[in-house]
Amino acid sequence: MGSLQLKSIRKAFGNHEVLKGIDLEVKDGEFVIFVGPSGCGKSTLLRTIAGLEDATSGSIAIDGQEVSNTPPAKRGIAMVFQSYALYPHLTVKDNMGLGLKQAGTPKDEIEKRVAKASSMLSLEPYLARRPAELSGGQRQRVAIGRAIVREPKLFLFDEPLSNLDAALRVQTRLEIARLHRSLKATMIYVTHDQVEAMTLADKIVVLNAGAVEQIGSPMELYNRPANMFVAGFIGSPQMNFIDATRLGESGAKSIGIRPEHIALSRESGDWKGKVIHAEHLGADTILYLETETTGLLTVRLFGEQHYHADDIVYASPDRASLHRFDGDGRAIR
Ligand SMILES: Nc1ncnc2c1ncn2[C@@H]1O[C@H](COP(=O)(O)OP(=O)(O)OP(=O)(O)O)[C@@H](O)[C@H]1O
Repeated sequence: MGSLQLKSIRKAFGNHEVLKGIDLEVKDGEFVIFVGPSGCGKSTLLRTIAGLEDATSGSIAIDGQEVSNTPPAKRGIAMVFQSYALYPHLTVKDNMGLGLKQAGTPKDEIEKRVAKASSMLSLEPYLARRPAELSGGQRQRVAIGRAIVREPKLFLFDEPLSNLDAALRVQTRLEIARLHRSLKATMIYVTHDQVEAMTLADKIVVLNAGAVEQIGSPMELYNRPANMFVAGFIGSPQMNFIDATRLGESGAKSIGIRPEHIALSRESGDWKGKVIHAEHLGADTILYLETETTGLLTVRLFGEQHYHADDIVYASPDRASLHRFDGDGRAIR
C-alpha cells in the first residue's frame, strides 16, 4: 500500500512562501510527476513529503496515517536523488544493502532483496565494484536499487536522470517505466523534462510559483489545459497564442493553437506569411513563420519538408483544435 494525501501544505523559508497551500491525492500504485518552471517549489514539495523539510502548516498522510511529525526514516519512503548519493568506499552490493543493515534486517533477507533488485536492474555484474568504477547510468541504477530493497510504500525521485546524457536518459526512463509496472509501487517524481513527464506519469501536477495550476493525465493536460500557463508549459514546441481580435473571434481574449495543428501550403490558405527559420529534424520539420494576421507562428510538420527561410507560405489552423482563453487566461469550454 502507498497512498498519499496532502492537505493545504504551506512552506516558507523566512518570509518567502515557497508552497502556497498544496492539495493532492495520490492513489496506491500511481506514478505522479511534478513539473513546473525552475524555482516553483517542486523539490521543496518532494522534500516535505519525505520529511527532509517541515511544512509550515498543512497535513501529510501516508495510507491514511498523519506523518507530519514522523521522522523521514519512519515514513516508509525511499528517495532517489539526482546526485546518486552513494558511499564511495562501499561496493555496489554494500551500498544497496546498507539501509537494511542499519535497520537491523537479517543478513539472509538483505542478500535476498539485493539479489532480486540487482537482477531487476541488470546490476549483477557490478556488485563487487565501487561507485567510481561505474558509469553515471550504472550509478543511478544502484541508487534506484538501494531504494527498491527497502520495499518502501512510496518512491520519491528528484530529477533522477538529469545528470545522464540523452541516450542514457531514454534508456533509464524506460527502465523506470518497466520498474513501475513490475513493482506496482507508488512513485512521485520531479522533473523539468516534458518528455519524461508525458511518458512516465499517470498523473502530472503542474506547479507554478508554489501553487497547483492543474492536475491531470498527460493527455488531459495536452488536450484540455485549464489555463494559458498549462497550455504553454505542456507541449513542445510551445503552443502559439494569438490575440483573439486579430482572428475576429469574439468571446475570447486569446486563441491557442498547437504547432502540430497548423497545415501549410505554398498555394493557398488562411494566413499568408514568410518562413523566418526552418529546423529540419528528420522525423519532424519545425517552421517559424511571420504572418500578417497572427504575427510569429510556430508550425510543426510531420517528416521531411522542403520549406526554407524566406519561402512565402499559407498557414491554415485546424479549427476543431483551437483553444480559447478569457482575459484571466482561463480556458473557455
Ligand atoms: N533551504 C532553503 N532556504 C531558502 N530558500 C530555499 C531553500 N530551498 C529552496 N528555497 C527556495 O524555494 C524556492 C523553490 O525551490 P525548489 O528547489 O523547490 O524549486 P524547484 O521547482 O525544484 O526548482 P528547480 O527546477 O530549479 O530545481 C526557490 O525560490 C528557492 O530559492
